[in-house]
This record gives sequence, C-alpha cells and structure tokens, in this order.
Amino acid sequence: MAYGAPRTHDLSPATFEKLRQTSTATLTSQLLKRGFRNVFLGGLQALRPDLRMVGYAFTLRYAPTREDVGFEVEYDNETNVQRLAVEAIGEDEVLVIDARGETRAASFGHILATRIKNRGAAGLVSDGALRDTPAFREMEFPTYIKAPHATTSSVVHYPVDMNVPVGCGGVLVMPGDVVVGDAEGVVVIPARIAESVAQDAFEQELLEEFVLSKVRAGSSIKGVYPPDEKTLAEYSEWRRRSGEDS
Ligand SMILES: O=C([O-])CC(=O)C(=O)O
Ligand SMILES: [Mg+2]
Repeated sequence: MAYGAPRTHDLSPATFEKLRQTSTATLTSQLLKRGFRNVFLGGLQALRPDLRMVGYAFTLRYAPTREDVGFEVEYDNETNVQRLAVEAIGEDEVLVIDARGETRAASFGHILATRIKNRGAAGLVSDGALRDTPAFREMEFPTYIKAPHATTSSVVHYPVDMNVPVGCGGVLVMPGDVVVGDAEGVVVIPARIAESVAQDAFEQELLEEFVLSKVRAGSSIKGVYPPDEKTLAEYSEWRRRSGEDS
C-alpha cells in the first residue's frame, strides 16, 4: 500500500489563483483542445456551491464489505485506511474518494472532514454518499458528493487503499492530479499540463467576457462567437483600453 500523495508538479501561486477564478466549463474546453474528453466528474453535487476548490488529489479507494471483511462498528485509527488517510492528507490536497457510485451508506462524515480541513486539505470529493450533510452545508469546506446517506460507511463498503489511481464519477483520478471545483462540479487536470491549461483558460474567459458583452448588447453570434478577425481586433482594442495588457 502506497502512502503519501506523490506530487510531481507544484503549481505557482499565480496558477492557483487563475484556477480559482476560472470555471470548470472553461477548463473542460481547454482540456478538450489538448485531447482530454473525460475529465469532469459525473453526477456530483456541490454541498457548498458558493466556494471554489483548487488542490492536488489525495485518493482513497473503497470496496464492498463482506460479512467477514471490512465491517466495523468502532473504527480503528491504527488500521482503518480511511482513518490513516485522514491523518496523512496534507496541505492543499483534496480527498477524492472512489466509492464506486455507492449511495446505500456514507463514505465520510463531518468530524473526519473537520480534521482534514484542519490539516490544510482543500476539499472533499466522493462519488458516493456522505453523512452529516446538514453540518457540511455549514462548513467552510468545498465538498462534492453524489447523495446524502446517514448510515456509516462500513455497512456497505470499506477503504482498501490510498494514493492509488482511482475512478471517481467515471473519471480517472491519479494522486497528485490537480482538482478544481466550482458550483457546477469538479474537473481533474493532469498536473504536468495544469500551468498551461490555467493560463489559456484565463485568456479564454477574458475573451468570452468581451464576446458576452457584445451578445448582451444585441449582437448576432455570427462573427462574434466564435470571433472572426474583426471581432478579435476589437477585442485587442478593448483589452488595451481596459488595461489588461501591460
Ligand atoms: O462514521 C463515520 O462515517 C464518520 C462520521 O460520522 C464523522 O466523521 O462525523
Ligand atoms: Mg458523524
């Protein structure tokens, strides 16, 4: 069992800030331009849609419980992989739980979430259920789940490994991948391309802001969305005037 998130690429503070400002929709478009089609985690809802999330994936994988394996009433902090993950996760990491879409019991709760938040974690993502969801809605902690369920996890599944490649919401998540969340959901960005994706996404949103202002003002989408050369020239002028170019 591998412990500790292997972080292959550390993002600059500027990139972190850009990712915090760009939407997951824009990020999926930039990833698609680079050939990545399956990067948005399907079927998840934000419990705190008002918060943005940016961090590195720390993964946790669950498997179904059997009558003789995995079921615990009192969790053992020395051996239970979920509990070991809680005390291993680090600063700026997002706990990504592969719960196989299982929603007949929780995969995490709010006391454990409070602990990982205090360890500096940047958020929590599970493609299964969570318990204590009323408390999660009060916590300043970005959290994404498939559904609420009050029953504790080991009734249907148990944690078997951490920091291994997992599937979450139908998407591959590698430890150390960059994970970004907004009100729409969660997107995973391979760490080695995250800087360039962030830069191009930021540029795309500036251009879209200009395009939207024209469409709002009554312009047709023809020649505007996507922009032709005339619109791009107007955009350059608009950027110069709004002081975006230094
Ligand atoms: O039993 C659990 O699944 C954990 C729990 O409720 C919590 O962390 O508050
Ligand atoms: Mg609880």
